[in-house]
Order: sequence, then C-alpha cells, then structure tokens
Amino acid sequence: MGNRKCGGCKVDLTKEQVLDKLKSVRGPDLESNIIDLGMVSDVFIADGKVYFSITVPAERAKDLEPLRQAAERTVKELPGVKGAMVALTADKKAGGATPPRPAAQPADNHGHQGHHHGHSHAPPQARSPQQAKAGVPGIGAIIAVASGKGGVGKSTTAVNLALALQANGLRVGVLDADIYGPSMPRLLKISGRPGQIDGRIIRPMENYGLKVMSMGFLVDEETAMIWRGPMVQSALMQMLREVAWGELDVLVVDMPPGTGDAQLTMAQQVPLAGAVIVSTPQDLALIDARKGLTMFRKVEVPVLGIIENMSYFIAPDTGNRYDIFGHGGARNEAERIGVPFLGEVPLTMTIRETSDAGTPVVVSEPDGVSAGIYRDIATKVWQQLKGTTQRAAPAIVFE
Ligand SMILES: Nc1ncnc2c1ncn2[C@@H]1O[C@H](COP(=O)(O)OP(=O)(O)OP(=O)(O)O)[C@@H](O)[C@H]1O
Repeated sequence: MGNRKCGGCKVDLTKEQVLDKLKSVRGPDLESNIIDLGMVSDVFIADGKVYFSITVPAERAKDLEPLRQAAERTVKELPGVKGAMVALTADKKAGGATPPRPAAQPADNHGHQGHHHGHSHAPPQARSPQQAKAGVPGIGAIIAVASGKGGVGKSTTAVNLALALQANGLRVGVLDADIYGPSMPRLLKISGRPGQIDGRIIRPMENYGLKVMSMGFLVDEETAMIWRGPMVQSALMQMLREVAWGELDVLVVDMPPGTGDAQLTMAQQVPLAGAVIVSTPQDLALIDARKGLTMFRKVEVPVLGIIENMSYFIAPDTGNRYDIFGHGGARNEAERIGVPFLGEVPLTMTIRETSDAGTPVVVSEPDGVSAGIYRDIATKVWQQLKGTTQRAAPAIVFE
C-alpha cells in the first residue's frame, strides 16, 4: 500500500496506510510484527506528521530504542510523510495493546517513579534518567515557570520574565510546554510556521529578540487535544532538542498549569536547572502552589522561588494601590518553607491589555512600573540560578 498519489498536494495520508506499513516492523520476539502483537497505539496524523506510541514491557524499554527508531524510519518511508514521532510506552503488560489513556496522562508508569525519584524505572522514551536529562547543547540553563493551577497568570509571568531576563542582558528563549493550551503565539504575537534546517532541525520563531517554540506553531489545538501522554512527551522532547536554539543563557519553559502526572513527567524529563512557581495571593492558589513545590522536590529540581501575581490592584484612574486579595500570602508562605520570594506583580490593566495584545509590558512599556518589577524579579531569578548547580543541588537552596 502507501501508493496514494499526491503530486505536491496536501497529503491525504490515512491511519490504515500507516498501520499497514508498520506490519513490516518486527516485534521484540522477531516472530511477529508490532501490529499483530498489538503493540501500537492509536495513530494520529497531523500535517503529514505521524504520531503514535509502542507499548513495550517496562523492564525491556531501555533495550528497545532500536525498535522505536525502526518504526519511525519505516513510517517515514511512506510517501507524503513529513515526519514521525514515536514514543515507547513502558507497560507491565508485555506486548499488550496500549490501554486508552485520557489526554493529559503521562506516558509511563511513573506512579512508581515518584517514590524513587525517577532512578529505577524506565521513563517513557526508554532513555535512562541521565540521558533524558542531559543538557541541551548551547543552552546555559533551562528554567520552568509553573503554577499549581490554571489562570494564575503563569504564561503572562513567563513571557515577561523571559523578556526581563533579556532586558538584563541575557540571551533568552521560550519553550511553550503547554501543549493543550499554548499561549506563546498570542502573547508574543507570532504566527506562521517555523522553517526547518536540512528538513529536520526546526528553526525557532522569533519576536522581541526571543527565540520561541510552541506547539501552537506546529499543530492546531484540536489536534493537540486528542494527543495522549506519549505523544505529548515526544513533541516536547522534539521542541527541546531538535530546535536550532543557538547559544542561549536561559531557556524559559512555560509549563502546563497544574501538578498532575503529565507535569511531573515533564519536570522529570526536561533537564531543568530550576523552577519558578507563580501563585496568586488567595489561599486556594497557595495550597496549589505548595503542590507545585512538592512536585519539583520529588524530581529534585531546585525551586528558585515564588512569584506572587495579581498581588495587589492598582486603580487605573488614581494609581492607588489596593490590597484586595490579602496580598503577601506567597511571601509568608515562601518564608515559612524556606523558598526564596522573588517578588509581587500587581494586577493592572496595562499588564492585561499588553498581554492580550501580544506586546508584553516589559517591551511595550519598558520604563513603566510593571516592567521594573519584572526586571527585579529576573535579577533575583538569575542570582538564584547562579547559586544553584544544575541538577546537583538539593531541592531547596537555603541561605
Ligand atoms: N498581573 C496581571 N495583571 C492583570 N492581568 C493579568 C496579570 N497576570 C495575568 N493577567 C491576565 O490573566 C489572564 C490569565 O493569564 P495567563 O494566560 O497568563 O494565565 P495562566 O496561568 O498561564 O493561564 P492558563 O493556566 O490558562 O494557561 C490573562 O488574561 C492575562 O492577561
């Protein structure tokens, strides 16, 4: 099969073609193929790119990397396939079909990993933790901006922090890891598709001097919504490692909101030098922020500090400040648990409007109060980073 004609047109590749092609890939027992062994998950095709996972016995995941590569190579032989992302899913059930998973679930069985800090079980892509966490050449430090729950202004904070780090003289990139709800195309007013170098390495998009990569540039949101854990992980790893980031001092990763398994897996797989937690002052958000701290501790990523967003309100007409949210909660919490407090960002119309217009306040009003606050926060983040040895420090750095 695979003989569908497509004279330079949009590819109309079908799942059936892919599945059929995959019958030529032999399973680990060499007796049968991976389709008949029921090892291949649902196949998703978007824009000529093919995504699926192969379920392998957990204890053999490490050895089966060649199988993953063979499957990827084989699919790429199909006419019209622009790329393939195949992930290995470690499963206790050897050779069984991939069980359906809800969209935001992780690829692997890291319910176990959590207890062992990810050192003893095979991660989803069959890399050893050390390999998976190997740094990205050219990038000095990768930091995560995370929040315990959605809507606290994490993405707004991430983008302004990135721009503020840049304003402080650093070379900065942004990786939007929120695959189900990417914000960076909108926040940085970037549209279009990234180009490729040698048909493989993706050229990052750029605006305001930042190099930016987001799933929003590659697929539409509806497509991403149906992805399962393994595909999300593969996509993230590709955006991290197969992008021509060049030389960067810092790569800011805008994490998906929340502290579920998907976030934990990401925190584990991305070689993070540290994490910044964004919280609003409300009690509820602080409880969630605490979950964020716990998550990074679990994977031994140093928490660089907490930022309180929407900390107080500045009335647009008078410029008066109102502490309507019981501000200061994050500072107290940070002190209580011995995590640096990085600063308070007010709730202002300017931050909201500039964010929503794709002209973040740090670049559109660099002399304003808010931009100054973000730059101070960026300075503190950088200081914390410098005091933290990548991956080697304890989870929390005490003075
Ligand atoms: N300090 C602020 N002042 C005013 N508005 C803000 C501030 N921070 C964020 N916002 C606004 O709050 C909304 C949510 O922000 P944002 O999208 O950054 O949150 P998020 O936590 O990343 O959300 P999600 O979890 O849905 O990705 C946006 O409209 C944004 O403009």
